[in-house]
Amino acid sequence: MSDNAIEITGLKKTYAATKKAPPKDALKGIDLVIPRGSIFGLLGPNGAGKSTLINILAGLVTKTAGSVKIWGFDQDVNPRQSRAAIGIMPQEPNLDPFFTPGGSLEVQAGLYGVPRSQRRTDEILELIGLSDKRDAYARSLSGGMRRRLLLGKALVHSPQILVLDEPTAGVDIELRNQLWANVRKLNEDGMTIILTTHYLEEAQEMCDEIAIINNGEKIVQDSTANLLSRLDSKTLAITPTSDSILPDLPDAITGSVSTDGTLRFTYSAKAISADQILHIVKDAGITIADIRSEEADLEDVFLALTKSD
Ligand SMILES: Nc1ncnc2c1ncn2[C@@H]1O[C@H](COP(=O)(O)OP(=O)(O)OP(=O)(O)O)[C@@H](O)[C@H]1O
Repeated sequence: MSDNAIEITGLKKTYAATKKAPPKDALKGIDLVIPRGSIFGLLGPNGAGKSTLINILAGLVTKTAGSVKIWGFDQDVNPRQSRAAIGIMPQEPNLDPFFTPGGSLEVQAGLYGVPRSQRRTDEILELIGLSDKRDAYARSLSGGMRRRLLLGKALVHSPQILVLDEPTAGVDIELRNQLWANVRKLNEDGMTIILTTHYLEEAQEMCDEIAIINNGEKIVQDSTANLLSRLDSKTLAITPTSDSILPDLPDAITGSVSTDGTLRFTYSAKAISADQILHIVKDAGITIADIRSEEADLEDVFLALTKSD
């Protein structure tokens, strides 16, 4: 038995040409392994192919080539088992306005063939904080409640893997925090989580491991910690006691002065030490009121890896 939640090999998707557009290679042969139990981030700029990949996992888009195994089940060989192992929270609320939250969850469970005795409607309503809205019409729910109901619908068949496609786009901070608390709890209970997000700070905070795709190709996959340590550029921010200009700097250091007078020195930790920078600053007669070090974040890594040549 493999230890992976998802194993994707040589995955390709070409959308057929239309009258207006030529054929589009949205995925150009992706290999991707997602370990069980992880919170995994799938990142990439707009149009990179993330939705195509997720829709293939969900069985909504037919792949052109390659193999997809979900919880060890090949999509083409065991379609029923592979579908049962995964729950998808889509980007767009696709709720029937005439169903109540309780009704939506029951119908969804029915679609997945969950026997009545094994349905967890009340437990799921409790988890998503909609117990008191069990019998309210979906059209009367707030945007935030609808999002939570989408999460609930993805959970009715107790999947081992939960996919969240841009779950926090346009969502307020309170709902975002609630959603992440739910997701962490599900992960602690053993569920593998895959998410796409445009908020890199969020990915940095939530994900153990990250893959970045660009133009239909995987450009990197690594633990979040390793990705962050790839960029060894650091910044030393110095607040001088009085207005100061930048001293002359060697090529290995880039300097800037911000409007509040802070001097910033960006450098490669391999090439130069913070101590050397402090010497340069002191030798220029600058006295230091405050000093702090700024590390590269996921945004820097993302930009460095996806910038077009
Ligand atoms: N049904 C379709 N027919 C033709 N081309 C498509 C179709 N769906 C997506 N594409 C194209 O395939 C490429 C990948 O799109 P996809 O939606 O998978 O990207 P994405 O990474 O999810 O982007 P976003 O973050 O904007 O949602 C894009 O160039 C897109 O225009």
